[in-house]
Amino acid sequence: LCAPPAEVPLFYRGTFVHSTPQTPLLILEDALLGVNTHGKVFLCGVYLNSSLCGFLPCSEFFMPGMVDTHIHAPQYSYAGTALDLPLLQWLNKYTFPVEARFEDLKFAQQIYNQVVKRTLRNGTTTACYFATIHTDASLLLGQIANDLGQRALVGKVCMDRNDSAKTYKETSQESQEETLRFIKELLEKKYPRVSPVVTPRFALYCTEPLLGQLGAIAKYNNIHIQSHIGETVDRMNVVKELFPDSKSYTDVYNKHNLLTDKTVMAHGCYLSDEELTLFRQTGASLAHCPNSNISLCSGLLDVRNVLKHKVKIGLGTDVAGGYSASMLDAVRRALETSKVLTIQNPGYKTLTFEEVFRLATLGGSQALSLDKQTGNFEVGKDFDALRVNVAAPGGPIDLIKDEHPKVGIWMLIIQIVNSDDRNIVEVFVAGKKVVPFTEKTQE
Ligand SMILES: O=c1[nH]c(=O)c2nc[nH]c2[nH]1
Ligand SMILES: [Zn+2]
Repeated sequence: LCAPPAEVPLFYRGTFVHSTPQTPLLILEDALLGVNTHGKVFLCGVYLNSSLCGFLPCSEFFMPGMVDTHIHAPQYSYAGTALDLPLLQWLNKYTFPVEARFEDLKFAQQIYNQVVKRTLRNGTTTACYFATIHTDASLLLGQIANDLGQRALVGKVCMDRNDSAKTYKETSQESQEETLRFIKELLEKKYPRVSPVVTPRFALYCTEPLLGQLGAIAKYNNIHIQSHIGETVDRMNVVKELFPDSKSYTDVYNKHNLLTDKTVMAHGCYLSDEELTLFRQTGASLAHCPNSNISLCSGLLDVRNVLKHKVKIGLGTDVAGGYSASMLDAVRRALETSKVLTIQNPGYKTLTFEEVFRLATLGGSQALSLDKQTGNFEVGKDFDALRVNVAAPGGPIDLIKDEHPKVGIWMLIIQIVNSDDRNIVEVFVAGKKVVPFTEKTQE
């Protein structure tokens, strides 16, 4: 349904901003970027001589598409509800009753179409989705992401232990068999950029035998794993009670082969240094979801400490724990969380805008082990990109002209923190323009 790949290589000229492992924000002014017929970057950063070629600095630039490392697609239907309850009560009151409705494929179709479109419009070129326990609806989410052109990891949720919801749980056998069916059927579709992810909801909602089976399935099929960890103090304590033989929450997952270099765990606010070391050793990563952590009053993740431990980390919206499906919101909340930590401890080294920009792009791709494909404009990667117009008509920003060219470009890029979907004028995934939607995808 998306536009076909270009039949000839395409060249884009303008300002490009992206991150590398060495530099959180590289600005390439008046550069040229070439995209081959397979949608891959084959040239980037060849400077033109501006004075000869008449390059006119303008209000636009290209940045890499953003990577949402943790989002619950069905929960988009009740975003905003997580503001007045703590996590467990919120799950019981809203999450389980609504997720149960996704057995109905018509309802699933409507919500999944909306969430994929909304996130694409907001610049999420890659999303790591939790779906629900329903296999067919989860397959539908994969199909919709593929049809609309989003790169996605999709997980059928597994939970064989949930006493608080009689109608929203599965037996261990169902969970295991349906996970296998989900993986098989999704892989058979051969979608180029949509893959399955093994998804135990989190340790408290899964029995140990199921955790073990899911670890084995992920290992055998060499696929991704996602779950939640260390989200609230309460849950840290319950996990200790339920798994007395495990040294830590992280150890519970590790024991069941659920910590690999293809694992992404949401939150991690309350992990010890020892647990972070285990993350580094296994190659597992964290999804920092600041909107959710603040909305549910769960905690404040010390990202600086995570980075110090060399654990891979990206940003997540965690809709609907987080009320916004926009990764630009996640950027703002990550900055704010870091500033709150500095207010509490003036010696704390606040995250810079540049570092958070990297978390939203390259960091996310590393956290999902997709950094060979996406995350920046390195030659050989797919062209996953946003064309940003800071002064988009009708948008939220009035651009102040500055005579000093260096300050000028800096002022432009930093406006990312003030931007919204009106400023994201085009979105590309693997070289294909996926936003604005075409007549077909508009339906
Ligand atoms: O933020 C969260 N959202 C969820 O849906 C969930 N399920 C388990 N733990 C969770 N945390
Ligand atoms: Zn979550």
